[in-house]
Amino acid sequence: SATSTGRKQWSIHDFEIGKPLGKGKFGRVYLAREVKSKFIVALKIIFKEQIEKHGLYNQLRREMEIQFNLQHPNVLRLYGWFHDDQRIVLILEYAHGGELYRHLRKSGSFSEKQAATYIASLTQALAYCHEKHVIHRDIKPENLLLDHEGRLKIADFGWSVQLKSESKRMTMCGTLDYLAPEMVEEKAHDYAVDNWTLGVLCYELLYGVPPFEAESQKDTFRRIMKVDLSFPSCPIVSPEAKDLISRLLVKDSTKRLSLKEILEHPWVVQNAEWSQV
Ligand SMILES: CC(=O)N[C@H]1CCN(c2c(Cl)cnc3[nH]c(-c4cn(C)nc4C)nc23)C1
Repeated sequence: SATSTGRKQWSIHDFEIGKPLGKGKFGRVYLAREVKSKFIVALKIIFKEQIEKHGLYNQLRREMEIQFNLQHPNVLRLYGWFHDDQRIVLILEYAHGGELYRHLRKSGSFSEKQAATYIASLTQALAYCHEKHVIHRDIKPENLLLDHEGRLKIADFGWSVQLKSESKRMTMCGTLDYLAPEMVEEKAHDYAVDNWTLGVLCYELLYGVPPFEAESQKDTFRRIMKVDLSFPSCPIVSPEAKDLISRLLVKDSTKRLSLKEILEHPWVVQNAEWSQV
């Protein structure tokens, strides 16, 4: 039944539920098929008592509003949602290729062309998000999916924020390896955190491990705060790639390359498969 806004009112009966795909932050994600159109989607099923118990209702609402309004080829679509008395269900785009993370673990590290293509896609997606005043803040391989053509999709806006005014946001989030110095210090931060995480991701795509990995959390924090960056001699990585990484992993957030400068960087221009971006 269509609501007054003309948007279709979905219900669980419109879908055949398939295999579990994995766990998102608030609930489980299942492969599903819309009965009439046979369109394949991912359904993220979230239990209301989970959300209420952790007081995450506003965060979930924000995640849904943000993702519903973001429409970009490299951002996983939120097509709609519905709820019953126990559950909230998000109807998400299904990424056939699964998590970038698994492909990275399987191959160890990516070629410079592959890594540059992912970085270019992600940079364009982030530029789009920033235009809409959205900071993702949780860019890590686990939240990046691939579609059937191998095109990158940012998923899971669980920690993203919509900057209402230009005020800065103060909340802890994300795994440690990807935290920017200003987040480690829980200082006010802004869009530039996503630029830092692009540097961390680029390093991990090329070397297979994040740049500030350490035995303990404390040591990881210390390495981040010192920007203790070193490039292993293996695998061989071009000086241009190292140059880009070094211009992103800069402590002073105002000195990091901007998203536009990343897209114009020689390494990205020479290596990204722009057809894939
Ligand atoms: C952070 C997060 O939401 N992680 C995952 C859970 C499944 N989910 C998916 C979402 Cl939200 C969308 N599409 C997906 N495709 C897959 C997937 C495909 N293969 C072959 N293997 C997997 C896994 N997973 C998803 C996102």
